[in-house]
Amino acid sequence: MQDILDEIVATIGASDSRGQPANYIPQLACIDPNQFAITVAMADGRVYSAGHSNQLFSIQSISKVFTLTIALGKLGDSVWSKVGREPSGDPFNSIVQLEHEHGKPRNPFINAGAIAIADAILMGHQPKETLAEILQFVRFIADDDSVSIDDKVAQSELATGDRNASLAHFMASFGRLDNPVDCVLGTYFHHCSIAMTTEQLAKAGLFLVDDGRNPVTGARVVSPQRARRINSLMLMCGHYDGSGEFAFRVGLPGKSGVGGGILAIAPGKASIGVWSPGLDDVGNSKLGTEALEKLVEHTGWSIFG
Ligand SMILES: NC(=O)CC[C@H](N)C(=O)O
Repeated sequence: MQDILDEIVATIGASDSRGQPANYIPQLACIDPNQFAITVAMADGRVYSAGHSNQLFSIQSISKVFTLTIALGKLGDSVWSKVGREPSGDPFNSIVQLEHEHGKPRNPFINAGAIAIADAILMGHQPKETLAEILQFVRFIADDDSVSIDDKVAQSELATGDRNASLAHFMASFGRLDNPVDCVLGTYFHHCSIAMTTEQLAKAGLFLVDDGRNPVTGARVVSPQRARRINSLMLMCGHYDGSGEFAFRVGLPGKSGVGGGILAIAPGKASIGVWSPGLDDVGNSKLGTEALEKLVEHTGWSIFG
């Protein structure tokens, strides 16, 4: 495995066609695009990394896997009265479907859906309390107490978050939010601003590798049925309007973020964190996707055989 990762770093990680870092969040726009990291956390506890795997990056929408997991824990199946579970086929920050579908987002991973999930887990609490709970959960699943929120990124999103504010107000106009829009957005922007390394991220995904239980720590996080369902949502919706392309090329449940990270799950085998800040046209890590494609080619880990 180490040889495979070293080769991926030497070839894909050195590519000069890297895509562009997200430019609508100023704090992300200034990240050096020449960085690349990959970590494979195996179900048996072995961890392999290559590249800048100790560099913290903004996990952005990857955090939506964690907030969905928390929401399912708190609300159970009534989460599905708040968000759907169909691919949107639209960009992550699109507003068009919301009007036709009466303010109910297609799935929990597009921005509107994740804002609805942030509202669901707030349950009348202050954003600070809910964020502490989210952070505690991520630290628990990653088995790492150092995971934190990058406040500069959160402030940068807040300052330029007109589109997300529009989505939230639009949903509120349909009576779909239970908490004040400002509290919901504050929670959303901050959980998107959690900073992690690929190693922390890969470890955090381990519970989705082994039927909802972290195979290394032995901690049960969710039931096997719930883990399967989260993986299915990642496969169908984790890369927005690039989800079909990702399934076609990589064949694993995956969740991307505009910080350039991707968490991918090879059920029964490994959790993979990859990061390269340059994005493709739909906002998914360009080299991250290429690296996963290569990894799956070498390992045969595609869920489609
Ligand atoms: N795709 C993403 O990672 C988007 C998340 C980002 N925080 C936003 O709201 O735009």
